[in-house]
Amino acid sequence: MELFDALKIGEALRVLKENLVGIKPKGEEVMLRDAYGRVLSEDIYSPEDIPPFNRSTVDGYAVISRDTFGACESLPAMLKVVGEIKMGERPLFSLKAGEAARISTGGMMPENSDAVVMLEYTQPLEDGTLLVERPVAPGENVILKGEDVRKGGLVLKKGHTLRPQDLAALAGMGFQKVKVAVLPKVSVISTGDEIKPPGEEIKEGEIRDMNSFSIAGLVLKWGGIPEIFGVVRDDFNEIRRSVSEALKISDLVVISGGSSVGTRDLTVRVLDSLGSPGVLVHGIAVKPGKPTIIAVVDGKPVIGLPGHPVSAMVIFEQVVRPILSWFLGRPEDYGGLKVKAKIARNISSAAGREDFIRVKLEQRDGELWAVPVLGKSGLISTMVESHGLARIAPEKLGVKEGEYVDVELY
Ligand SMILES: Nc1nc2c(c(=O)[nH]1)N[C@H]1C(S)=C(S)[C@@H](COP(=O)(O)OP(=O)(O)OC[C@H]3O[C@@H](n4cnc5c(N)ncnc54)[C@H](O)[C@@H]3O)O[C@H]1N2
Ligand code: MOO
Repeated sequence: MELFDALKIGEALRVLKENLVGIKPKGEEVMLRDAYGRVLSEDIYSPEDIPPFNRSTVDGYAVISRDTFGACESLPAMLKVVGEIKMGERPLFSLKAGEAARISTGGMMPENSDAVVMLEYTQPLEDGTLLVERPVAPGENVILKGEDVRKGGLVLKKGHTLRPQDLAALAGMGFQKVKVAVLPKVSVISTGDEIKPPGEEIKEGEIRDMNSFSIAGLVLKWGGIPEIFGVVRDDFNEIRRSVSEALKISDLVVISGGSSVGTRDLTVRVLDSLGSPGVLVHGIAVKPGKPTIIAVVDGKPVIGLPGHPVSAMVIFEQVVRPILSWFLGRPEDYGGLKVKAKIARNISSAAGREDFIRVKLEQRDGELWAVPVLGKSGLISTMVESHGLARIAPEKLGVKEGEYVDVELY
């Protein structure tokens, strides 16, 4: 397999999919309080109307709107107060023409009433008469039964990632539990003789393991459970042992470093030795991140990320995140918020290659600009300083200053 026959990202993912016997999201029930960020594995239809009754949105008097038409401060409408509505209870009376009832915000509207006059525009007299100094239109200051959510209506779709407002809607509909996709387990392995875990002394020529932490963070961010294996030396047998161990306990293995064509780059040989089909793709047409490995071992995906810390993160988002989406049953292109911004300088790119440029967003004269944060893919500081990645499509030879680019925010 030649590193130079690089496939596009989409093609590489298709090859992987063809070699996996259908990743099917598995479902489990979780309590609503634990469901934030989880992906629904069922459509949610509302079993009831929300609210289940017409309710007031203000403190005031429930009225029949027609009775207030033409009312003003100098000529108020005169109504008769016939009662007070208790919170959390159905009113035991209905309104007749010329009548009003005291109501609080959230109270249930009495039958026949269709609007609420705010307290500020009323004057109750000692004898039970209410002076109304402003008219109200039908429906004013009222939320109608089912206005928020209709009984039987589709509220949330299978594959949707639950946000706080979705949890609130589920609670409002009376759900205590919800069916979501089981979180895939992802083993994270770093390789390299020169790599040491943080906390250990380093001598000349050594650097600290960064990728285990960026990758584990990305796994959590995009809906998996990371299992950090730590650093493995550049030794065929040691890498092989770690990958075999990782395959036993996880759905997906992500290994960084040793993906290129150097003599020390053992990952490809290890993956091919573990069983068929082994390595399917070695090299994709993307910068940074060309020396990516995509393999299937024991029916599970194993992804070899390039060692450079920026490349590892970029390839995670482009290759591993869609795989997590397959496991979770959410759209394959699920990702960060995308905005359009003008690129702040010319950037060249090779035809046939997809480029991702780290950018900082800046507001200039009311327009959004993407300022490239330049630097080699070994510099983690460029990721720390930037807000997102601007994409240059494979068919382009670059972008000119002032041209619009799509930026996906971290
Ligand atoms: N002759 C060629 N050399 C290289 C090519 C090439 O096409 N031909 N590609 C370059 C590109 S692009 C990249 S990216 C790297 C990818 O190399 P590997 O995946 O084999 O990774 P390593 O050589 O193991 O490491 C690269 C670099 O990253 C550092 N590293 C590795 N792991 C970690 C970690 N866990 N935390 C922090 N830093 C890490 C490592 O020390 C190296 O500096 O290959 C180029 N070479
Ligand atoms: O493509 Mo390498 O991944 O540039 O740094």
